[in-house]
Amino acid sequence: MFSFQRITFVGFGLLASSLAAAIKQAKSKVIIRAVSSPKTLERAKELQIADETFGYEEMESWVEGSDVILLCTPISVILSFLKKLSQMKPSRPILVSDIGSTKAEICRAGESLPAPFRFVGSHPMAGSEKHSLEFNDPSLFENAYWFICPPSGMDASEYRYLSEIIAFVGSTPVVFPPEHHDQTVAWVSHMPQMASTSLAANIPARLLDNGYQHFAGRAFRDMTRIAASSWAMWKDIAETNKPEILHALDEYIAGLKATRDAISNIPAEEETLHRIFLQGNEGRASLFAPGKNSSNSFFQLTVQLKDEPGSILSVLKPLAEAKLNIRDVELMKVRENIAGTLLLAFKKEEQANAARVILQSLGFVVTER
Ligand SMILES: NC(=O)c1ccc[n+]([C@@H]2O[C@H](COP(=O)([O-])OP(=O)(O)OC[C@H]3O[C@@H](n4cnc5c(N)ncnc54)[C@H](O)[C@@H]3O)[C@@H](O)[C@H]2O)c1
Ligand SMILES: O=C(O)C(=O)C[C@]1(C(=O)O)C=C[C@@H](O)C=C1
Repeated sequence: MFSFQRITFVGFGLLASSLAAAIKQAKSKVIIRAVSSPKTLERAKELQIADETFGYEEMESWVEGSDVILLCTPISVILSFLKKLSQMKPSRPILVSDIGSTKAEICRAGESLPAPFRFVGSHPMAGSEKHSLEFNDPSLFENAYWFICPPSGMDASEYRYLSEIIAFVGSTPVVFPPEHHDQTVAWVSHMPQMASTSLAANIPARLLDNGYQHFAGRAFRDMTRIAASSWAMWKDIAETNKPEILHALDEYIAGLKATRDAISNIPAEEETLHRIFLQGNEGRASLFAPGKNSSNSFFQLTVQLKDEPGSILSVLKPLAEAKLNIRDVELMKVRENIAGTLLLAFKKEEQANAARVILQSLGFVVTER
């Protein structure tokens, strides 16, 4: 499964603990070493996702003996650990990598590490607005893309430990130069975060003062999920990818402006708004092209619940008995005296179909979404 023995996670938050939990689940012989604050380390031991624990300051101890060091802190802290590592001389080769969301600055610093360190930058396109090991999820990386940014000329065999981890957690590796990475994710990750944050940050007082934001439907909730993200993480992303994020925001703002202009010219120029909608339909569909970003393409069903105790269980139990793997469950409507609607997501269409047939045979009203 792995050709290395010891991996050291520096920072043990959401992503590091999710990786550790995935490795632990597989009962591999890899020794997981966690470097973090005493409170986090205590919890990691309780959750049985770390074998050895170290304080940040015990650097000599956690560097020595590592086959892989994965830097999993906010970017500014990754940069400061790279600086500290550059002063050290371990007795044997160590692969150093990181999971930071921007790559150019990190790779510049990493590539200057002296031998016997060797550095390769990386970035999994998987995560959440939540943070800390309390939310660890061993399936977080399944079907996600995972960028690898090796120094030019580095042979893939030199970072095979990282490739083994990426394959093991079910991600697809993508090798990109760091600058190309930063330019790309500015559009598909960093700018959308800023757009979501701005949307949630600008709910007008005329709504908030009356509590009208509660009327928001799924659309507003979906668009603002990541507005709950951590400032500690995003501050560093904004600082280390500023020109690219600004460029992407300018392009998005120009698009918003074009939509605004089209609306202001309705009905005379209705066709312009129509064209924007068609482009939007296409842009959205292009995210889910076959084989592309399949992690997002779930097959969803809604099930009307009966208004009685145990009603959620009566939906989930027959599906569990049929060994259908439900990837996401959401209770969509809960109002007094009105039964709720359960949203179920499946990875495969066959599974969603099988679930629909089972539930319909039990008398449930099931709709495909
Ligand atoms: N959350 C995501 O969606 C996501 C996705 C891909 C990559 N990343 C990147 O992964 C990294 C970690 O993200 P996460 O989601 O696991 O965050 P997290 O907040 O869950 O974990 C961060 C860890 O870093 C530690 N840390 C924070 N400040 C520190 C400091 N000053 N000194 C030492 N340790 C410190 C925290 O204690 C914690 O253990 C970031 O670089 C982020 O850019 C995050
Ligand atoms: O919250 C999520 O769903 C994410 O996956 C977060 C997300 C993203 O934009 O996709 C955010 C930043 C990262 O560096 C990688 C992943």
